[in-house]
Parts: sequence; structure tokens; C-alpha cells
Amino acid sequence: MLARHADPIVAIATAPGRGAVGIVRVSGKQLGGLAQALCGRSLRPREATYLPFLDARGEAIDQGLALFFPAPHSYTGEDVLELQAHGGPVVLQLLLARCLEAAAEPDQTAHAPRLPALRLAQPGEFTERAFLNGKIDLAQAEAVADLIDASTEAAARSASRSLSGALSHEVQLLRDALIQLRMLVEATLDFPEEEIDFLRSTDARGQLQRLQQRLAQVMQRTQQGALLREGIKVVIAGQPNAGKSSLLNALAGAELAIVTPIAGTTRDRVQQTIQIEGVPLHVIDTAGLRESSDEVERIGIARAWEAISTADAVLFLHDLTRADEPSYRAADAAIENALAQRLPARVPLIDVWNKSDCAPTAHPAQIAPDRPAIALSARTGQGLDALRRTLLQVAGWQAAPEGVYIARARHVQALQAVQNHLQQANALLDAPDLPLDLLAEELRLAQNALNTITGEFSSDDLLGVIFSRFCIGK
Ligand SMILES: Nc1nc2c(c(=O)[nH]1)N(C=O)[C@@H](CNc1ccc(C(=O)N[C@@H](CCC(=O)O)C(=O)O)cc1)CN2
Ligand SMILES: Nc1nc2c(ncn2[C@@H]2O[C@H](COP(=O)(O)OP(=O)(O)OP(=O)(O)O)[C@@H](O)[C@H]2O)c(=O)[nH]1
Ligand SMILES: [Mg+2]
Repeated sequence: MLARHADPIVAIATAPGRGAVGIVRVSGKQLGGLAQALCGRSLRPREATYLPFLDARGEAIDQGLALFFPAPHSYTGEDVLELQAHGGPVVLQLLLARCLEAAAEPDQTAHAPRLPALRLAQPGEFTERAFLNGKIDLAQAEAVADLIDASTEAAARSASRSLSGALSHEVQLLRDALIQLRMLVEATLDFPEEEIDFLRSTDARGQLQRLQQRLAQVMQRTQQGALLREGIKVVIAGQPNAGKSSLLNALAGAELAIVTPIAGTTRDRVQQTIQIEGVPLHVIDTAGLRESSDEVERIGIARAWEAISTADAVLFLHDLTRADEPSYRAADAAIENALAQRLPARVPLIDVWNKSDCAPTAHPAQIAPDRPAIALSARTGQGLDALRRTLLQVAGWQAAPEGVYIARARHVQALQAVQNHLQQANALLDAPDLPLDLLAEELRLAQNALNTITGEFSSDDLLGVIFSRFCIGK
């Protein structure tokens, strides 16, 4: 463990600015002396006490509630002292400074060895300690941040489920089954003469297959959770004047991008995150695609292609009122070709025929039979709901947010690694000479990958990345 984890830490736990109540929180070993110095008395464990918080001269900085959670029964698993004061930024700064000062005073009550000095907490450090002290696992610690960051009810509820251990529990069940299987294989390794018969008679294959099925279910649910947290990137592309900016504005319900009848209006990408059934969609409006001699417009078009190449889904916009013009169709066909070259096959393309309010026929010509096509009017809003439904569908959202737990791309990737190792293991079981040591190794790697989710197996780098994105005081 790193040395910094031994330091006592302090931070303002409440959001910056004025509030009804503000909290200064301290975590560390043996905080009884500090509590005594600030509160003028010893505190009963886990009991709110109304008292003055004292400065060095014994004068009250504020009157508030003090709470003392002796280790290990606290949020962090260490001693935790909470000073719940009036929520003014100056009061809280004074209390924070007083904590640092009091901790630096020599302790008159005991001849105890000098403790490490109290210091300001880094982002996420309280929660990191909760993780390091086994109060919560890594997936739960991530859920704490996701709960705080949640911008929709669906995101908040699913983060709360993960915080309660829903994802961790699924991972635990997978791990138990994996350990059973590993024990079987490792036992066989010890008795090489009987190996093949032994392994076959114990239904190792059946166990592995059941494990793979269960993994597939967990992956599916975890993908939903990751979708809820991370959303997808939807790029609106097409010829100038098709109504791309109008569509972005209609989806966002706000006049974000400039709309004019002049072809080539948009140059920069305009991005807005919208929510559909709680799923975040990062929608990007781009410059109209065409040959251009205008320097600024050419840069805009290059940026449009950059956005397209990193999209999770592309809305290919067409003007329904011009669908019968040969030159218009030729220009669309040229874009179609370029898209086919630049877009990875897995990225869904949706044909959107705009301006249905002005078109003689409400139905678009189907460009390709194997992809969704929608007619709508960005101006009147007709057809937008159908587009929203289609977007959720291509995102892979399976409705019913009840029961979804929040997850991250990192969790999905870990499960994919587990899946790959189990597939390897399956193939080895079929190999004629059954290379037991290789089989055992694949299962061991599968377990390591699984353990990265809950943090039993993790690097300091990973922890650094995860906790540094928290807010200070959390
Ligand atoms: N005032 C305050 N409110 C808060 C927190 C806090 O630290 N302080 N939290 C912080 O983020 C969250 C609550 N999380 C907490 C988690 C565990 C324990 C705790 O004392 N756990 C003990 C005892 C458990 C029990 O009595 O059942 C333990 O785990 O041993 C406290 C808060 C949200 N609200
Ligand atoms: N009738 C009708 N007109 C529309 C609709 N959507 C957009 N328009 C009009 O079409 C013109 C172009 O709209 P924009 O949204 O600026 O088109 P764009 O695709 O962003 O154009 P560029 O930025 O130049 O690539 C404007 O005059 C809009 O008012 C629609 O649904 N119906
Ligand atoms: Mg535009």
C-alpha cells in the first residue's frame, strides 16, 4: 500500500458555495484527540452532538453538529470525524484550517507516537479508502461517482443499484462458478495419469458451458448499464441544406445551431447531449458534405468526416422535397459511397428524409433495404418520435430500466476478456491431447479479468484513473 494512504485527510464534503448546512470531514487513525481539540469534549460514537466548534483560543467558530465514527464502523473504515456547520464558504474554510492547525498541535493527552500530519484530501480519496479498507469494492466505488454525476432519474436509480452491489453480486456468482471449475482442473493437474477420464467424468465441459451462458447474460445487462452511463455518439450528416441543424435543434428543443436557407451555413461541429428514456445521446451536427472551394467550409467538411469516423450511429439526412431531382440523388450517391468507405460496418446508418411537411409524397424512396428509413419534419416535429424510437433501437437499448444497474465501458471490456479466455478454454477441452496446463492458465486469466471489475486484481494506475475523476471531499 502506498504511504499516502496512512495520512489522515480532511476536506469540505459539501458542494462549494452557500448552503443551509456544510460538512467538514476528517478520516484517519486515532482522531479522538482531534475531536477533543475541536469540540472541547470527547464524543459518543455515532451520535450527533450539538456544540461549539472551537478555535485555538477556545472561541466558537460556529455552533453545529459533531459526529464521530470510530474505526472500523465508518464510511472509510478509519476513524471519521464530521463537523456539520452552517453552510457558508468562509465558515467551512475556517473549520478546515482549524482542523489542520489542531492536528499539528502536540497531543497533551497521550504519550502516543507521533501520527502522520493531517493534510487536504485528494479527489475521491475518502471513497478510495473505503475501497482499500474493504468497505466497498471497486465497482461500488465507481457507482458512488456515477450516482453523484447522474443527470437523469434512470441513471441515478441504476447507480444506486450498483452501489448496493448489484453488479458486484453478478460478478461474484461468475467468480464462484469459475473457481469451482478451476479447482476441478487444478485437481486433475495433480493426477496426470487419470487426467482425461477424470475431467470428462466430472462434466467440466458442462460446467464451462453453463458459465459461458451465465456470462452472456451478465454481459448483456452490463452493456445496458454502460449504455445508460455513457450513451452513444450520433452524427447528423448529409448534403447542405438538408436540415441537419434544424434536426439537432428539434431533438434538443433549443435553437443551438444556426439555421438559414443558405447552403453551407454550418461549418463547426455543434454537439448537444439529449436524453431519450434516460439514455444519453451525444448528437453532433456537421457541415453539409459537398465539393467546396471555400477554405473555411472545406475545414468544416473535414471535421464532419472526422466526426463520422468516430460515430456510434449516423443519421444520413436527405431533403424529401428534392428526392426526385437526378442531380440531388447523384450527390447523395456520392456521399453514400464515401460513407461506405469510411464507416466501419458495425456502425448503423439511418436514412432520414426531412421536410415531410413540404413534400408531395410522405414516403421516402428506400435507399437500401437493410437499414432503417424515416420520414420526418424538423420544422413541425412530425416523425421525431419514430426517430427517437429508432435511435434507441440502434443503440441497443432494451427498455425496462427497472433492474438495470449502472456500469462502465471498462466493465464491459473486462467481461469481453473473460469471454475470450473461456472460449479458448472451451477449444482446449476439445483438443485431442487435452493440454491441461494451458486450460488451467486460460481459466486463471479469466478470473484475473473478472477480478479487475471489483478490484481484487487492479493496478495503482487504474485506481488513480478512477478516483482522480471524483470530486474533492468524496
Ligand atoms: N453526513 C454524511 N452523510 C452521508 C455520508 C457521509 O459520509 N456523511 N455518506 C458518505 O459518502 C453517504 C452515506 N454513506 C455511509 C456509508 C457507511 C457509513 C457507516 O457508518 N458505516 C458503518 C456502519 C454501518 C451500519 O451501521 O450499518 C460500517 O460500514 O461499519 C456511513 C455513511 C451519504 N450520506
Ligand atoms: N419545410 C421545411 N423546411 C425545413 C425543414 N427543416 C429545415 N428546413 C429548412 O431548410 C433550410 C436549411 O436548414 P438547415 O437546418 O440550416 O440545413 P443544414 O442541413 O444544417 O444546412 P448546412 O448547415 O448548410 O449544411 C432552412 O431554411 C430550414 O428552415 C423542414 O422540416 N421542413
Ligand atoms: Mg447546418
